[in-house]
Amino acid sequence: MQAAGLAWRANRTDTAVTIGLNLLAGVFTAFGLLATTGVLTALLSGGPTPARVRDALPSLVLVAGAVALRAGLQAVAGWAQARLEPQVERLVELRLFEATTAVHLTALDDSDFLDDLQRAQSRGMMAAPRVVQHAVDVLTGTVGMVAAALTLGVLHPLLLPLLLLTAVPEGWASVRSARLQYFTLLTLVGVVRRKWILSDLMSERRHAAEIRSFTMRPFLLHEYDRFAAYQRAVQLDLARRQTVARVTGDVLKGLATALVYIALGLMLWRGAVPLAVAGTAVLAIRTGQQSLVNLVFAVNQCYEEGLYFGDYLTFCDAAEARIPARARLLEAERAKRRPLPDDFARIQVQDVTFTYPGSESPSLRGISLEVNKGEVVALVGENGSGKTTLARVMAGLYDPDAGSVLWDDVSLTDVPPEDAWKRVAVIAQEYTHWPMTARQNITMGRAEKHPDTDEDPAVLAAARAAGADEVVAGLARGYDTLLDRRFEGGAELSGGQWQRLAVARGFYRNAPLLICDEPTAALDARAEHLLFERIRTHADGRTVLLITHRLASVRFADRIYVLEHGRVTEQGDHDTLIAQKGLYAELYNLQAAAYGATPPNPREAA
Ligand SMILES: Nc1ncnc2c1ncn2[C@@H]1O[C@H](COP(=O)(O)OP(=O)(O)OP(=O)(O)O)[C@@H](O)[C@H]1O
Repeated sequence: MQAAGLAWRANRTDTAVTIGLNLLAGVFTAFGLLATTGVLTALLSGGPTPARVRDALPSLVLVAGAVALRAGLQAVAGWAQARLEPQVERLVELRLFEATTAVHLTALDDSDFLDDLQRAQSRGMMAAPRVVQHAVDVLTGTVGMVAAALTLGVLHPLLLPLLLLTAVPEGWASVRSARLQYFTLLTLVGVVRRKWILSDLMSERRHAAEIRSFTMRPFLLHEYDRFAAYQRAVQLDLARRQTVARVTGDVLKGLATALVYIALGLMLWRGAVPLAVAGTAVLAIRTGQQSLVNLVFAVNQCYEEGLYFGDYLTFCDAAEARIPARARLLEAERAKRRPLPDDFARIQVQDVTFTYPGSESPSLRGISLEVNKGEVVALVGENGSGKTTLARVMAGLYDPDAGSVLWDDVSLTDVPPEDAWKRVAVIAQEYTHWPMTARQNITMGRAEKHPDTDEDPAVLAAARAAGADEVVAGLARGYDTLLDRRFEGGAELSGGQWQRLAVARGFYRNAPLLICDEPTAALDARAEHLLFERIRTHADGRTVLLITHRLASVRFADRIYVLEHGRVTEQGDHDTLIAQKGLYAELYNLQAAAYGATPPNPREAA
């Protein structure tokens, strides 16, 4: 049913043609078989051979016509079916990626979700066009079977159950084999995912240097082989059990077929059926059995692919349920809610708590802070203290478990997430090296709003502000250079050059809140100085949330929040915090000491 619905949504005409013509072809199969009785009756009657052949001719013409028509109908149906498959494929791929790109970010931190995603993507998605194809094959097989069965029923009522008897063993064997295969794959999902990750590590260019310099080859190969050996053992066991099922099915089918022919022989011997009818019955049985073989195969395939397709459907349902409901608000519902202000006077984080899925302890514990329009606010703290997590909550990427983030008086969890994302630019600590042109790496899918030319002033301004203009000047095709060596003509950038592009990306997005999460880790001293100067001057009037370990650069911030184990432990401007002689003062003085100025460590002094 799901397959039919999918095919219908993919293309109604092709679906209707496929189903309609297959049914019609079945009618002609039955018609052809019945006409065969006429041919045989004429040929087996008394009289001279030429006369018998002449008598058989009208029925023969009917048989030939039925066969030709059936072949024509099936050819057109096959064409419609072949057209359906790519259309179905497109639908299922779109549905999956629409869900994976919209699910809550926390879903992608959930290992069960990732396992299900892998099953749906690697096997389930592929199964969809196959399910449609096999569903049509089931229909074709059923129609052929019904045609043969009806013919047999018309010829003699006893012949019909005999035909069906031959179906049982093969059907059983096929279904058992498919179930064994499916459940084995199910147990192997985790192993296969680990193998994928390892194969990616061993074959991707970006890991190649590290594998060599850390001499990781034997370790990775050993790990890979460990998983591969387990997978092989499980699959060999599967092959053995499938063979047993298949052989048992074949033996039983052979016995059933022999039984059918013995029964037919007996009926002929006892005169229960005339010779011509027995001849047609043999033909109908063979046609029926052929249809049956096709049908059983198709049902089996349909069942097997259906199990994988079921995984795909279950995953899509689960993924869609993890898209925040507010992301799907209708226009009318949206209009009833208070919108997020385009700009804000104040962002307030109120008592926010957040725990990553599967984590034992919260990463944020009752955090409160505020950011006023036009301020530069800094988050500092040691590794793992929760700075990035807090920035993500403030950017609307994660929803707090408790507490809220308010833009003026509107909570981020009351508006569609895209409304928040559009108003925030993030220069992230970890960013993607997009395999696109330099311009696209700066504009990120927004290019259509700007003329896609070198003269786009916004691109040039953002690049200049980030020092990315110097990077682009060194590229063979300027902004049109593809930044991926895997493609012909692609260029490779250094870590710092990539970071300059990432910074330009943040500046290009004209958002009122700019979040800079360790924006200078890979930058050289001059580029770093330039960037902090820009941030200090509020990056063209934006409000800036700055996360950095370079404490010399946060001195100018309007307010500094110090995080420890997911809590704000100190807050104030630089001078206040230095005077407090807490963690900030300790970290600041440590860095200052490293640069030659050596004020005493306030904690030690204390
Ligand atoms: N995706 C995740 N899933 C589970 N736990 C996570 C995830 N990301 C971060 N954490 C945990 O949350 C805590 C805070 O991490 P976060 O990245 O916010 O720290 P940070 O202050 O930005 O650190 P750094 O200075 O190293 O960038 C850490 O204990 C970390 O292990």
